[in-house]
Amino acid sequence: MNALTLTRPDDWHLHLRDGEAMAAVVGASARQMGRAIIMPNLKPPVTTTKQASAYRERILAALPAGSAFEPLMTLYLTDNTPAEEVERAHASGLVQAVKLYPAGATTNSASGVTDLTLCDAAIAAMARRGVPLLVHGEVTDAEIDIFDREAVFIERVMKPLLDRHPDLKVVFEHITTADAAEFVAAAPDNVAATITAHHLLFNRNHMLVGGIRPHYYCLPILKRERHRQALLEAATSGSPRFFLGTDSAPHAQGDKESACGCAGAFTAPAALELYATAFAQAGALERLEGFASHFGPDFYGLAHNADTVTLVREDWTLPQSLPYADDQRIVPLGAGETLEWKLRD
Ligand SMILES: NC(=O)N[C@@H](CC(=O)O)C(=O)O
Ligand SMILES: [Zn+2]
Ligand SMILES: [Zn+2]
Repeated sequence: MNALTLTRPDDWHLHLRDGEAMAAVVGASARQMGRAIIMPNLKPPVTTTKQASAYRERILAALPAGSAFEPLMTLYLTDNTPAEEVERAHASGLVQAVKLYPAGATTNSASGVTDLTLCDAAIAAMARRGVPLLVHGEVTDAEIDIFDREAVFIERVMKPLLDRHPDLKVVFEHITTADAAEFVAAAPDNVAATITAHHLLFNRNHMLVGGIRPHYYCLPILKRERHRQALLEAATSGSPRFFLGTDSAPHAQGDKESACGCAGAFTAPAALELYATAFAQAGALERLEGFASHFGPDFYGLAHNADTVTLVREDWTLPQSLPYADDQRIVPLGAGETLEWKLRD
């Protein structure tokens, strides 16, 4: 196969940041994706419908001329999110979901939830209105090894949450383990998961063998090869419970290449090409369209995009870096590497 045309995909998990940084990266996603679920972990976090609506306006204003890219907004859940805020968000039509960051789990999660039972009223409102809860699924307890934090989260948080709210729509975001893939596959159909391209392509050796490679450092952290294999199997299985979410998470080059480097992989410039590489590896390119373009909108109850994109088999090399905010540079994941699939402009 030398060309693959598919319904335009959407990105169900994307960090755009704000201000100059957002203006530097939004075009990369808008070029590939029809819509994206925009993560609310700004400083300060997007906790109200009013803030989400203002953030959406800033994104729309930063889009390249003529772009039809549609930002789908989210609220950042805190210990104090009132049920009324969920009602307001739902009624606005602009906010599609609410995001759970366990406090301290990842970038800008300090205002996150310390105890999920404090959020029961807000979550009950979400279940009532069919608003999905998007979950960064890692425990933060100091005694839990970083490689075990997702698996432990399933037992300690995810299962009790679904026991309390069996009808809640839940997206287990950026899953990284066989445990999470098995959990989602066996759960009722109000539970789904996003999978990043980097977790489909790389294991922890890519990050740590032959030198420490900070651009592969993201959360949840890359796992063993057997977990990567399980994720690839889930993504290419044809199950509508697994869909595309890049978790493209821009950080300036200097903040990644540092003694205490930030977590996050910037994959937006080659998102679809990276997914195509993974699906081609698994001999499942014909399953890419469902994963990238159909199963996400189906879960969210939205229409599929009306236009298409075409990937062609053509070698191209990812740039070493790209311009970012404040005259800084940003390094895309796979910088300097040659990819076999290219999105046709
Ligand atoms: N994935 C990451 O490593 N980082 C994300 C936050 C997140 O999605 O956990 C970020 O905002 O930088
Ligand atoms: Zn996360
Ligand atoms: Zn993320």
